Amino acid sequence: MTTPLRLALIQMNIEAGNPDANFAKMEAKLEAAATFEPKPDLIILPEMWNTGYALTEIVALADPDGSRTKAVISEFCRKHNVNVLAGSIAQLRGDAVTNTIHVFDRNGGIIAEYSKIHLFQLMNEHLHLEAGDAPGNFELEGTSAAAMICYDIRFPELARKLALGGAKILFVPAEWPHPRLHHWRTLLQARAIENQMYVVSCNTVGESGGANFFGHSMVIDPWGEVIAEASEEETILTAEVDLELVDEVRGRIPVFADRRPSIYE
Ligand SMILES: O=C(O)CCC(=O)C(=O)O
Repeated sequence: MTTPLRLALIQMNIEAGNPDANFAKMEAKLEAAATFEPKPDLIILPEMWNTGYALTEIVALADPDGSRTKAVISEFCRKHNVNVLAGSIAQLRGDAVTNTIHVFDRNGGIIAEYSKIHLFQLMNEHLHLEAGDAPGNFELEGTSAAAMICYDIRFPELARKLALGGAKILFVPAEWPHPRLHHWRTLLQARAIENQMYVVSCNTVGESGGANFFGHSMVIDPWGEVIAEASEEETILTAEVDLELVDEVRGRIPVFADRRPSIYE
């Protein structure tokens, strides 16, 4: 991967239950991000951007095997020579729906797939979605990266597993609503600080399906400093990250060398 890595996070409103409208908006935003100078290396989308939280109709609305998403985003990646972490989509597999991220490389190939492991009972996800069962480590142009989705950030043991699996940058597509901005910020910063890695979170914004989402997508460095943060409007947030900082921070406070897993694992 090139250093620095240029990121573009698409913080968009999602129309719950209207995949056609969401595809049209997502495609327009991707095209807009591709015109930025300097051009992004990786574009990131929020959680469940195709359907929003229309969970009672989710089987009818979900993308069968992700085929529509794969066709549209593969072509976009090839056309613009850019990587895309396609947030997550509601994906139909057989009779079940998963909340799944696909990562596309510059040739439009799918290099990783991750399905949300922890389903959020407060929004009834457990009644309508099937949980994933594999951690989301992947390699992107030579850099070890990982993904989790929204509620997953409340589980530090998953973030630590991803870091132990080599991740230097963690991507977090989300639909995280008001009023828990304090939790969002604190948990994201904590995952960055304790694992000494970049955390890149892309939230949705505005009213959707009866809930209000505050945006505040952010890029946090391995010291826990917020280096870019969006407002509460639709926007495309850009940031450049220097992945060498991860090794520098890990060298300065050797948390990984100082672990005592025989005591607490
Ligand atoms: O954990 C939270 O407070 C929000 C989680 C959430 O909205 C989700 O996972 O979709």
